[in-house]
Amino acid sequence: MAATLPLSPINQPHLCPRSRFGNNALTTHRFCSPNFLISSPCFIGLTGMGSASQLRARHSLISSAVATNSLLHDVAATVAVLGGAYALVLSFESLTKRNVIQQRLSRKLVHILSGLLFVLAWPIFSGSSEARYFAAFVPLVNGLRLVINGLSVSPNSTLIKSVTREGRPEELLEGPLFYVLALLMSAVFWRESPIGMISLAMMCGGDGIADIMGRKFGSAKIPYNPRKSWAGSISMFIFGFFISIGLLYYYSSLGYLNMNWETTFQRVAIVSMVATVVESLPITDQVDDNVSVPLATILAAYLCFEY
Ligand SMILES: Nc1ccn([C@@H]2O[C@H](COP(=O)(O)OP(=O)(O)OP(=O)(O)O)[C@@H](O)[C@H]2O)c(=O)n1
Ligand SMILES: C/C(=C\CO)CCC[C@H](C)CCC[C@H](C)CCCC(C)C
Repeated sequence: MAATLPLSPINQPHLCPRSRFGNNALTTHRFCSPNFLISSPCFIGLTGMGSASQLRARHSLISSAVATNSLLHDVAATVAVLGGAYALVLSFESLTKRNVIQQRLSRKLVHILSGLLFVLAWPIFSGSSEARYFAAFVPLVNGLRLVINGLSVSPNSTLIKSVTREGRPEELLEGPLFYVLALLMSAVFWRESPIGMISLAMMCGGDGIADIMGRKFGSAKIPYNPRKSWAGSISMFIFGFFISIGLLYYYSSLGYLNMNWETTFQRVAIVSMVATVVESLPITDQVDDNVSVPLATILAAYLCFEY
């Protein structure tokens, strides 16, 4: 597929046929690349650019230049985000080691910030259709890092200090590993769909805040699950909802999404409620929250925004 130039979508948008999300809940903007413009018949007619074979030669030259440009752009973006991930974990390990924050709070803040910073970083990747796979490479590498350290004899103490509950290496193969797999899955939905970003908003923002608020203010427990509280669940709904709306607005303002805001608020509220109810269920011993919350959110968001 011919790559498109990694141009800012703001000055290149043009409406495309109805998006696959059907009911105008959103219309995805496509971005014309110069590649597209020079091969259009009107451009050829206007400029009299020579014979068809000359034009084809020129077109393939420009296409390969555009593809190379996008490749270099995405490699640089991948390296930058990988560096950001490493720096984030290292920073919280330092804060924990110096007893600035407790290990449990460090884990929760890494849980909240990693995913949200990851989804906010997606616009630095190119406009090519392969860009999402470069972005997905970041959680993939971090997942391999978790597996290697979770299985290894001499695990990386930095990672363990900042992302485990009790400092056991095998903990890396539980919540944290499921977490990065959820990030990888969300990256595949990418910037043109609300589904992946809402999933991260609920898992990182909503579930993360639920833990902090629930531990602090969670005296009134949920009847069907005494390990969870009304304060935690209400916090998850509220923060998950507003972080989701914030991400949808962010990607709309950058031209990647064109949401029908009359219906989007209700749809996001429904999805947030579904995610919050699933998180409150007494199933944590069977299914990690980092599996149940993103999967429930993706299913609910697909149903709400698809039909
Ligand atoms: N709806 C919620 C969610 C969490 N909590 C509080 O936060 C703690 C941890 O919540 P949980 O989501 O189970 O976090 P874990 O996944 O166990 O913690 P971690 O992410 O560190 O693995 C719970 O024991 C509870 O005190 C709460 O009160 N209400
Ligand atoms: C403690 C965690 C989950 C348990 O509920 C989070 C683990 C986080 C990983 C160790 C690191 C993940 C990094 C992201 C894939 C990329 C973040 C990039 C961003 C720019 C910082």
